[in-house]
Amino acid sequence: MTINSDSIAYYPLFANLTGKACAIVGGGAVAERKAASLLEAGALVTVISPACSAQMESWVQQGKLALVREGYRAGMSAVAQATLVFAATDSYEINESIRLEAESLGKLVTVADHTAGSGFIVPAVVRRGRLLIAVSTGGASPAVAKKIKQELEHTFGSEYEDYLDLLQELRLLIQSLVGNTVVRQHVFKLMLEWDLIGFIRLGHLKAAWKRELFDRVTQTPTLDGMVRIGLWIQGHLH
Ligand SMILES: C[C@@]1(CC(=O)O)C2=NC(=C\c3[nH]c(c(CCC(=O)O)c3CC(=O)O)Cc3[nH]c(c(CC(=O)O)c3CCC(=O)O)/C=C3\N/C(=C\2)[C@@H](CCC(=O)O)[C@]3(C)CC(=O)O)/[C@H]1CCC(=O)O
Ligand SMILES: NC(=O)c1ccc[n+]([C@@H]2O[C@H](COP(=O)([O-])OP(=O)(O)OC[C@H]3O[C@@H](n4cnc5c(N)ncnc54)[C@H](O)[C@@H]3O)[C@@H](O)[C@H]2O)c1
Repeated sequence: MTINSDSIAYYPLFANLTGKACAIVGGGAVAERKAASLLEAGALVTVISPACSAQMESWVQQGKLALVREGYRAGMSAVAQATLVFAATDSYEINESIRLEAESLGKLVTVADHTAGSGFIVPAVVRRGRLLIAVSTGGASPAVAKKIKQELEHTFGSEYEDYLDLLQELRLLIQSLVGNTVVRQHVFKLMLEWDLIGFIRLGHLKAAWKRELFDRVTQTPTLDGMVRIGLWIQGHLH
């Protein structure tokens, strides 16, 4: 059956691949890009390919990547054990055989040269600590996905890493202080009005200041308190 890629309503999700086996068939530029992002996500990556890029060879030397230096054939254990399978050879026919085998084993498989037949596709991403922004064009133009990613990299700079760490701590503190869910949601909303980003950008986020912020929140975890803390932060910016 020919799948029309226009009709695919992709479901976005963030997969936890820590310690999970993933198999990439092929050792070229596409395989290398997929291996890099999988390693960053903590996956256990096995590449199946008679030859692979210099970068992948060096990951193999460093023990970061397992390599099966063979051409793909049905029944390979790396495929059978994989959570995700990447068919990234330069042969449409071989990629299709990989897809069919992986699907018959119930795996999610992506095919480098067959977007509509893929069980998932990989987005362009911006990582800033806990902030993860993923961009997809549904395969219409990966170059545009990359361009949008680069624009987002400017908007969401490295300060978002500290910002989200701080917000997570504040959120946990407020969850422990404010029992009423409705009030808590309002408090979170008001917290977002604080110009913590500006504060972090100026390099003001020091341990002593952070302690004072947490003390102030602990003393007045109320709607009025949040507004006052916002003004106090503003005062530090000028
Ligand atoms: C985002 C990124 C993630 C990653 O790979 O890690 C990614 N491709 C990237 C770059 C890129 N890929 C290509 C170019 C050359 C310019 C161009 O063709 O536009 C560039 C740009 C460059 O290299 O500068 C060529 C290309 N890509 C696909 C095909 C096959 C086809 O179209 O059939 C062809 C050959 C077309 C041909 O030869 O005709 C297919 C896919 N590529 C996807 C992802 C998925 C959809 C993403 C989306 O939803 O938009 C999808 C469907 C499947 C998948 O691979 O998951 C990564 C950017 C990483 C970064 O952020 O830097
Ligand atoms: N999805 C994407 O982002 C994207 C981007 C560019 C190109 N592509 C498509 O993906 C394909 C791969 O692109 P590339 O630039 O990595 O190609 P490449 O030529 O650099 O690499 C192909 C790799 O496949 C390996 N290979 C060939 N036959 C094999 C077999 N039987 N078993 C295992 N490995 C085998 C080769 O050893 C080589 O390492 C291209 O044909 C292109 O159509 C996809």
